[in-house]
Amino acid sequence: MSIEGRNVTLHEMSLRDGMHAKRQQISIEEMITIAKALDAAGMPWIEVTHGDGLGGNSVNYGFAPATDDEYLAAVIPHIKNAKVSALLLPGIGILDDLKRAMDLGISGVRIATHCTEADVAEQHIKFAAQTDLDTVGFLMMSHRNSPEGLVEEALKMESYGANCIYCTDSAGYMLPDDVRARITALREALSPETELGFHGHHNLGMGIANSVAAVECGANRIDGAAAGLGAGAGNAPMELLVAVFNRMSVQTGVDLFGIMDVAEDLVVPMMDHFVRVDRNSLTIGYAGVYSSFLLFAKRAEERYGIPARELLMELGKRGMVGGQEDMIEDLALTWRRERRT
Ligand SMILES: C[C@H](O)CC(=O)C(=O)O
Ligand SMILES: [Mn+2]
Repeated sequence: MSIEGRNVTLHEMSLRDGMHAKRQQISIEEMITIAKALDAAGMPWIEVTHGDGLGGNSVNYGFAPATDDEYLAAVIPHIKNAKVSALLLPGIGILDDLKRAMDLGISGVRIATHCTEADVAEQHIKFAAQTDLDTVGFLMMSHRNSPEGLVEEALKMESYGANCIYCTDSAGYMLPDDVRARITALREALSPETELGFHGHHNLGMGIANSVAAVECGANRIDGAAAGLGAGAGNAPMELLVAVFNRMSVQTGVDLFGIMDVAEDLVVPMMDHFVRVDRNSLTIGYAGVYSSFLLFAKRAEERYGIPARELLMELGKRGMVGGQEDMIEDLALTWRRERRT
């Protein structure tokens, strides 16, 4: 299907999902430099927070060198045209975190829940929707729900007031047909005014193809990250998205060479490891595991000698979800004990 002439709003993830790939260690200076360069390249939306959203700074998710308030306060005054969003997972972040982020100048919030648990977002979406914030319902691990099931959850978020619903492929597990089925079902069921978005991870190398499939079926917001800096094998690389959409005559308003340079000159040099499809991130996609489990599994391998790949396969079998990061260490310890005896 031709999507020539469509407008797509791109949303930059390197300063939020990229926090996972950096074990939450992006400095305030790096945030400012990259955000300014993304803004100059014409990026319409930039997300800035801890990888697990507002309030993520914790033993379970890892401490960043600055608080979300400090990141937002440092970055927002430097931004000329882009809008800055924050992610919020109810239970990790609370309404007070959101209120402070609003005072610091965010323009949008994405309220994220597991794909079967939209109910827990009611209070947060209702609150955000009665302000002038762009309010997004972000359904994580969307492959773990059927298209019909996802529609039910999306309808709840829409009824609370979300003006956009995201199908989020947190595990990078989906194939283009999986995306088509879900976005088509959402488009048919939701109000025509409700926008649709897709957030891809590149664990099976499908980040770009899945994003294109989403646009073909009615999504108009797409997430990506410069040089793919994001959890697992990363998000759909933003510079590739812009190049592909340019080739398809889809309007994004982002300067291709500008975003290529952000990726190459600023983001790649900052990487602690090459964010790419390797045996561990590929296993995440194959097993349908939350992408941010990658570095937790690698750390458990280093500490307990249990291959990350085996841990990740087992986490997939057990249907683990975000928030169960501590179970990775638990599983590695159990297996080490069992294997020794
Ligand atoms: C908290 C997660 O990192 C949100 C996200 O980007 C995803 O589920 O994917
Ligand atoms: Mn993600």
